Amino acid sequence: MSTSFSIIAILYQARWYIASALFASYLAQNFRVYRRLSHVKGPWLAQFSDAWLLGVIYRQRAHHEFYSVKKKFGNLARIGPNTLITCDIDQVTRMNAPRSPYVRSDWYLGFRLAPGIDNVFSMRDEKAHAKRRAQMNLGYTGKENINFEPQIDIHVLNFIDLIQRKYISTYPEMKVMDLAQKAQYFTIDVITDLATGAPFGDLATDSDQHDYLRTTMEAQPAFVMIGSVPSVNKFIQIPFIGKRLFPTAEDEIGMGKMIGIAQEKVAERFDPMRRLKIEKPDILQSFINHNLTQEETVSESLLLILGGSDTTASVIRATMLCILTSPQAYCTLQAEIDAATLSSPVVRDEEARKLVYLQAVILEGLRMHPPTGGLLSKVTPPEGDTINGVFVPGGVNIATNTWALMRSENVFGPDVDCFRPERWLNVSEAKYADMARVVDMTFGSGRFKCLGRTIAWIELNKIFVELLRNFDWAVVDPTNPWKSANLGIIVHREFYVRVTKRVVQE
Ligand code: HEM
Repeated sequence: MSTSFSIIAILYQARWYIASALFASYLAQNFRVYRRLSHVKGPWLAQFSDAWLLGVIYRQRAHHEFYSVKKKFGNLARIGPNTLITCDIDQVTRMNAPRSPYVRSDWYLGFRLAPGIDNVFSMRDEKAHAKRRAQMNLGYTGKENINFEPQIDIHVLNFIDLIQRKYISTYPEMKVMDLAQKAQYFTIDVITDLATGAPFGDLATDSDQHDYLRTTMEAQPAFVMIGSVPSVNKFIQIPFIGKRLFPTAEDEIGMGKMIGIAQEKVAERFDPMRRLKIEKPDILQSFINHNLTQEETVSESLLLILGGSDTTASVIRATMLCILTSPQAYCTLQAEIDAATLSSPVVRDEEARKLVYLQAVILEGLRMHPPTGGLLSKVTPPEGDTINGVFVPGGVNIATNTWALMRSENVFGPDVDCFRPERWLNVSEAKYADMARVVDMTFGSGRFKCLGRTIAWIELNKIFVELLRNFDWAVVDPTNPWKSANLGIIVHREFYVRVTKRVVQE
């Protein structure tokens, strides 16, 4: 018998010992991981395995389940062998603060839009991230003489026009409109316009151009699951493998089509002949002027589209649902809009900022329904940290429980689960500022704060005014108003409404 055969025979005879040894080492390893954080309580299965977290993500209701975890286990709880979740305002502020020793976790890797290529949201190296943010901050905030308003106004008007053309119900004729879909048509048109200067035109055509929304929605659940398992995530980032899984510019529809458009629009800017013709400052040009390479500019313009459409659409839908199901808020807001002297056909951002009740409605909408439902986890520094009086060793993922954070009773009062814009009225300046600071954390905070916040606020300031000054609204089935799913961002579909033309009483 040859040597190799005899080794195989020995291994075969010892197979049960080997299997037992491997299993014992697996248990010992898990026990070690379990022990490290055994002093932090959480759901039983989460102490030993990521299966609990994967189950939560799979059910697409993570924000509700994390809120239940907070109610049961307190502000700091364990949701995975190496993952804790917090809704402590000071802890979240501290993790995200400039010069904090916390870094972004592997979770952010899932936001690479092409294998191996980072964007500002997926970057985990803090030096590189800070540099990229600095290169893009002026473009995003409009501080380089970029005026977002006229571009956004065009799409607000397209939205109004679409409703007037196709969706005004007059009894007995009912023309049901899916507000979930139209809100996203609006935000995608705004953001593709800002990102590439070539709006998709979803509102004008009343259709999902390039099947972008359908295909990204279909792909998102798988990406969210993969993003939550760092080892799988790292595997698909290997270019050879990722190339077969990620969309590419050659695709005719969906994200791939978007990549193609972004590449083309960015290439035009890098073409020395065409470069001279860019007269109007815009975000893309600002990125380029701050030395982003062609590949980086494509990557960032895609992130702009991905980060800027679902989020704002989610807030528009949720706030509209809150308004339509709260008669007092609906009437008070419409009365405030009617009584104010506002520009026409689209309210100006600075005018909307002065509408006290509108601001209360938007802040309350963001509070009730923060759109980001993902972990946003940061990693404790190597020396560990003490959180809420509990020592947490280094290298542990600390996720943010945004839904619970927005329901902090010590900040907002005992009725946190209720949409009540009045909580923002007749309070001291200090109280208002305190509540507003926490709601602003829906946009993240510190060195990771959302770069698109200015743009989102302009959209929000305009859209509710124009939807309520031009139309009256009713939810078609208030007992089952929409279907919602947490896909990292909380998305909705089938939000059917009945829209009628407004008859304003003088
Ligand atoms: C209401 C709407 C929005 C909300 C609630 C929101 C929320 C957030 C949150 C929570 C983060 C991550 C913070 C973290 O990593 O800890 C973020 C990052 C980001 N958002 Fe938004 N966002 C919104 C709209 C937008 C829009 C409209 C754009 C683009 C125009 C945008 C672009 C970005 C970018 C580029 C980042 C990455 C910033 C960085 O990593 O430094 N967002 N956003």
